[in-house]
Amino acid sequence: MAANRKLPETGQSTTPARALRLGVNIDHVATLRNARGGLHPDPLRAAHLAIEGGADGITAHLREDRRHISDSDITRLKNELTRPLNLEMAATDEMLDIALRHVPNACCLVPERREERTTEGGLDVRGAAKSLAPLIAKLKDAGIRVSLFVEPDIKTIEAASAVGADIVELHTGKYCHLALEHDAAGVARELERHKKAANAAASAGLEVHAGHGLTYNTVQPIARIPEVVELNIGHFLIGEAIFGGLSMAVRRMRVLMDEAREALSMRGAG
Ligand SMILES: CC(=O)[C@@H](O)[C@H](O)COP(=O)(O)O
Ligand SMILES: NCC(=O)COP(=O)(O)O
Repeated sequence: MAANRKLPETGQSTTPARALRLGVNIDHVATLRNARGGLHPDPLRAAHLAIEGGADGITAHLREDRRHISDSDITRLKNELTRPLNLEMAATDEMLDIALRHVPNACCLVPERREERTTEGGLDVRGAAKSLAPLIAKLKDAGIRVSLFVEPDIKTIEAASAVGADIVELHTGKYCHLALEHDAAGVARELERHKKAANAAASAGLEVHAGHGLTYNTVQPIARIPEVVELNIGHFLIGEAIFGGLSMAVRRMRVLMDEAREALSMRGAG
C-alpha cells in the first residue's frame, strides 16, 4: 500500500462511484468480548464505527459452536444496523431457521468444521448439491440473497450456479497465505485462478464477492478484478484497529487516573 496516500475522511469511500463495496466482518470483536464472558467490546458498537468509516455492509458469522458471534448479536445487528447484514452460516437446519427468523439482506453459506481455527476452504458445492439446493430455495423464497463461499474453481462455480445461488464469494485465504510466505509464483497462480473464476461466475450471472485473510498488502490485486463487486474483510481490520486506537485508549485511562489522584491530593491539602 502506498504509505503516504491520503486516507478518506470518515464516512467517505475511496471509490467515488462505490463500484466495489466493503463488508466489514465484526466476528473478532466478539472473540475478544467472549474471552472475558462479558459485554465489552461490543460488536454492534464496532459495526456502527465500521459504517462511520465507510463500510457498505456488516458481515457476521454465527458459527455452530458460537465461538464469537452470539444469537443475540444477530438480533441486535438485524434490529439496529443501518446497512445490509450479511449473515455467514453453515448450511444446516438450525441456521436456516435462524436466518428465516431474522431475514438478513444476504446469507453466505460456508463450510464449518468444529475443530478448525478458521474457515479453511470453500464449500463442496458439487458434493452437497442435493442438500444445498432446497436450503437455498427456502432462503431465496424469504427474500434473502444467497451467497456460497467457494474456492476459485470453475467446476465449483458452475455447481453454484446450478444449485441456484445468487452470489459466489471467492475464498482468498490461500492467496493471502502465499503472499505472507512471499511465494510470488504461488500468488500469481492464485490470482489467475481468482480472475478466471470471477469471469466464469459473472458469465453465469452470479454476483462475485471475495474475502478471507485480506490485508492492506493483499487487497489491491483482488480489488482490481473487475467482476468482483464486494469484499468482506474482518480479522485484519480488527487487528489494525488495536494499533490505531490503543494509544488513544491509554491516554484516556491516564487522564482518568491522574484526575483521581489530583482530587486525592487536593483533599489531603484541604
Ligand atoms: C467465512 C469467513 O471467512 C469468516 O466468517 C471468517 O471465517 C470469520 O472468522 P473465523 O473463521 O475465525 O470464524
Ligand atoms: N468471508 C470472509 C470474511 O467475512 C472475512 O474474513 P477475514 O477477513 O476475517 O479473514
